[in-house]
Amino acid sequence: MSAAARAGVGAVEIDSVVKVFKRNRLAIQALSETSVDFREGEFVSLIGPSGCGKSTLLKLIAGLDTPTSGEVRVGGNPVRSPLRTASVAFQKPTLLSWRTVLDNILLPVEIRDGRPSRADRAYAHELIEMMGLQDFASHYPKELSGGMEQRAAIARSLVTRPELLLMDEPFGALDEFTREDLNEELLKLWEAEPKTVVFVTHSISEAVFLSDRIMVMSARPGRISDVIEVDLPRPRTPEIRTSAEFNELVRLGRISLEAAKAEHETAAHA
Ligand SMILES: Nc1ncnc2c1ncn2[C@@H]1O[C@H](COP(=O)(O)OP(=O)(O)OP(=O)(O)O)[C@@H](O)[C@H]1O
Repeated sequence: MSAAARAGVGAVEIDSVVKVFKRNRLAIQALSETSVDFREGEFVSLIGPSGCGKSTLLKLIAGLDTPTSGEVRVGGNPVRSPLRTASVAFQKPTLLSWRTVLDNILLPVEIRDGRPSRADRAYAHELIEMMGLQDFASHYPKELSGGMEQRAAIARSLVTRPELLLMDEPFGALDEFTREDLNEELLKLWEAEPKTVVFVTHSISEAVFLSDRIMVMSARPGRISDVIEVDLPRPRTPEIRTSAEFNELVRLGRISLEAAKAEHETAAHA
């Protein structure tokens, strides 16, 4: 059996990874030695204080940067260049202003294959429908609200059916109601076609609502300081946010995040 088949194509292994950025003579250690595995098809959130290395970890997984030491493996294979099987969604939707919603969504397919097939176009329309953008497929980005732009960007990140979806605070710039709506839509899409998702957020309640596990990172140099298992039943509906179990997990997340920050403050004063 190949390494990929053993690990599952979307499984992520972070093996003793350290990341140090060097600028002029200054060295900034973003990640201290970090080892963690994400299972295939799992929804994992990363939370932690600002600057603790969440985006850095995401970029290392995507192959957009390389570790200073250690190794990242996806599907059992070492990541040495940008992963073709992964898709990355950022906080800014970065749609191309001169392309319609449909053509923006199809762009990754064009980059991959040159020309979208009939099946690709059908899938893009399906995603547009699932994202509630059916009346806007031929509109341009400037005609959309912020939430609609982000919906289009999520559809774009899914159109190639990636094994691994890496999301860096995709809903961070949206108001709370739009964010909650998009959380629900993202879960529906993930439940319809499960894939490994690594989701960076500053919102503990968003992490609880979405995730199977929440990785809490300590302040820079970051490492995984705590793992919270979210054993809430799926499919999750908006009502779950008012349950005692949900709110207990949010409370635990807060305590863990405070502990992660305090750990750094203690170290800084030692
Ligand atoms: N290309 C780079 N060159 C130099 N330093 C960098 C680079 N990228 C990140 N860093 C530094 O590494 C540390 C971790 O940054 P990173 O963006 O991963 O943190 P983060 O946890 O995602 O932060 P935030 O929550 O504020 O978005 C920071 O101190 C940052 O300044």
